[in-house]
Amino acid sequence: MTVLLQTEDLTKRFGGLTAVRGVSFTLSFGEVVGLLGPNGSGKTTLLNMISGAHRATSGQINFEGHPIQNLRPDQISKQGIARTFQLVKVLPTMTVLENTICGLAFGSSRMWGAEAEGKAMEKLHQVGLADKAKQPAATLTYIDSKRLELARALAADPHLLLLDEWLSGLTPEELQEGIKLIKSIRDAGASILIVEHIMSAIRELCPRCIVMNAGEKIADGLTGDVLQQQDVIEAYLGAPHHA
Ligand SMILES: Nc1ncnc2c1ncn2[C@@H]1O[C@H](COP(=O)(O)OP(=O)(O)OP(=O)(O)O)[C@@H](O)[C@H]1O
Repeated sequence: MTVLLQTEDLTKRFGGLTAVRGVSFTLSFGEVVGLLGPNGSGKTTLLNMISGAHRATSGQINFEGHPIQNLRPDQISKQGIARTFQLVKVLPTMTVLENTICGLAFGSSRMWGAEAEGKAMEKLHQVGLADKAKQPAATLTYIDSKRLELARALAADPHLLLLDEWLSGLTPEELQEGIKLIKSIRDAGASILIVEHIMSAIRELCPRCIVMNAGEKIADGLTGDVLQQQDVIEAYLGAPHHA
């Protein structure tokens, strides 16, 4: 399999706190990988370094064979990495369509006017929001604002999609819809790194997963195997107490 993303000994320190310590992993073209770990284990910080929001303290990030660890977020978008955020970020006074067109502006292909509108509408259809294209983003329900973030990320035609807890906060029915939507994106051949706490979703979507604990990678392998590893179970539940 051809490697799409490779991190090598990636570390991020915030003052005295090491949020990510020496993390190395690869993600191949067409792979969907889950990134798990308890709260504060460094998952979002890792995503922030890959997307350029944070500069790595040390280590390397190669994307399609080129180092990207010193690039700005807009440069990384243009290279073909798009993301969604843990706390949804849409532009509330702009319409759903305008928000999606914004994704095109930061993507790898430049597009304007009717062409951009057509492309944005295509992505809104894909996520099930086409009938709300003319509404201000502020009027959307929570799940629809999540769909919009996804449409905006997809509009950039990313080679790699980073999803930061995209499924969190949904009702059980919405969760099933959300999983179905991500499955359809996956089955169309996308490469995706999914940060998620919902184990059922990880099991359904990700054949492979990586687990972090206290900033370090503690497991990387087939999801079914990794979730049975003793150190992974302990990281989530706490080490067993002995009387
Ligand atoms: N900008 C920042 N400045 C200082 N410390 C930070 C910053 N961002 C994250 N941290 C710290 O780094 C550690 C890792 O945080 P991070 O958000 O990456 O964890 P996470 O695994 O994504 O957690 P969660 O599952 O709760 O989202 C935490 O201790 C957090 O407080």
